[in-house]
Amino acid sequence: MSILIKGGTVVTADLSYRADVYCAEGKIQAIGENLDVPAGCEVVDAGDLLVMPGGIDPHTHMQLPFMGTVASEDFFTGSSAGAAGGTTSIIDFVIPAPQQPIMDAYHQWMDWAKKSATDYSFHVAITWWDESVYKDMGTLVQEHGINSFKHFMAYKNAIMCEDETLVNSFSRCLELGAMPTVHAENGDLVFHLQKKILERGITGPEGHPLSRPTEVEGEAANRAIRIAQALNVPLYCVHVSCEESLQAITRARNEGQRVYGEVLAGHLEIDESVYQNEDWDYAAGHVMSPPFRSKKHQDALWKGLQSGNLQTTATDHCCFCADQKAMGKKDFSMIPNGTAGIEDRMSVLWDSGVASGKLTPNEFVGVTSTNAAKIFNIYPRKGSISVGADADIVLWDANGSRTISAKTHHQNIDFNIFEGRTVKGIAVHTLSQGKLVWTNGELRTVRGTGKNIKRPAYGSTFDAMQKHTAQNEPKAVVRNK
Ligand SMILES: NC(=O)NCCC(=O)O
Ligand SMILES: [Zn+2]
Ligand SMILES: [Zn+2]
Repeated sequence: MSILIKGGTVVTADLSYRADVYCAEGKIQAIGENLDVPAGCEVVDAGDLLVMPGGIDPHTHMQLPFMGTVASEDFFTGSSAGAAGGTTSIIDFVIPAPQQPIMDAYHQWMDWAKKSATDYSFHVAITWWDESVYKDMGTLVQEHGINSFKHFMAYKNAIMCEDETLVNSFSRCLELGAMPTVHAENGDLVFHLQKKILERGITGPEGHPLSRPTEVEGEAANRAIRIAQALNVPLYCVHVSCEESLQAITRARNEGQRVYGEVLAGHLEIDESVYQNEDWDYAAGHVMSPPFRSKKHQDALWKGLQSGNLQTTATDHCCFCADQKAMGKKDFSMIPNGTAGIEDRMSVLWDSGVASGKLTPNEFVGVTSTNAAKIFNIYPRKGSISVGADADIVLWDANGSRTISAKTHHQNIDFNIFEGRTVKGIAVHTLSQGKLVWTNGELRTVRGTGKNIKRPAYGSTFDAMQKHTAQNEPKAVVRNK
């Protein structure tokens, strides 16, 4: 099975140029003009289209058991919806219940992910601590290709990490050459504010953002960053939603610390007014953590992406339908937290980012695939158009448009936070492992064809940090008496 992508403009994070791309055996085999291809090779006309690396969504939660229910999107439906929007890889999360052996949780998630139609990988959450967790982190890195661990600083009495666990786990990450990541919100503060707001008689979804103001996020982001600094380990902050945490990241980066930030398409594009809507289902449909913020924060996030202080974009795709959201009808703190977006991230970011001139097409590739591939050490296998790379490619029509709606989307959820928005920039064809999985509006994904992507430890960040540490090793003072 081979495919020639003919006549397009290749767009990578560095360059744009006219070339044909020949794919066979799941890989890019040749790039250039007048390529020699075997007879019978399928030809896809890419005239007027951009040929870009398929999107990598580094933050999804397919079929996550969470807050008393299970996310409605599974690995097959979710990866298929991603393909329809030009995303060809996800990094999802293994989230062990407190005291659950980490390896049991890992095998459970791996089994669920077998049905994925496109490639996938996992961050593993550290939700509790003992010697077995220390050991299992080693097994995951050395035997299973896991190179990142997630720490929830929120969700008290469930999966929240205390500072002691952060310190233990970040130190272990350093030993293993793995990237620690954080969901930065002060869970004790959220818990306290939820109680206060409920006591005031505010029980609807408008209580959700009131219980999670930006200080809650800024404090936690700064704390995690300073812990990482003291331990000399890099840090990746997921779903940065406000100026305070962006400032903490920016400050640290200006001081030479290796801190990375991810922003969600939803946080860039949706504002907090959604929680004031009189329709309960509509307001609850937007309940996710951290919540959507004001325009001031949205503007700051766009600038963070433009300046490079935020490097990646994601969705935190975590689907709950109206009947699931209704679990919190009497108490906003019981509304399952999560919103969808895997199908729309690329189009929304093109429309708001590239079509408006905030990002160049090359920067768009950086923030939708290449930077995530580099940070999580799967570059250039993923996130690049280069010979030898996986043939995960999107053929993009910069001028095509579509109107987003839950009635027509492929995501397994009855709600869309971008409902009614017409976006410019659409995926016309998506290739996963060199096969067309989305073509001219037809979804051709096949259950179970996605592969688990093993991610080696010790990305280049660690190399640089180790050299720096070795040169600045503290020494005991030699005294004569
Ligand atoms: N974000 C969210 O509201 N739900 C999924 C879990 C998480 O990432 O915090
Ligand atoms: Zn989170
Ligand atoms: Zn998440």
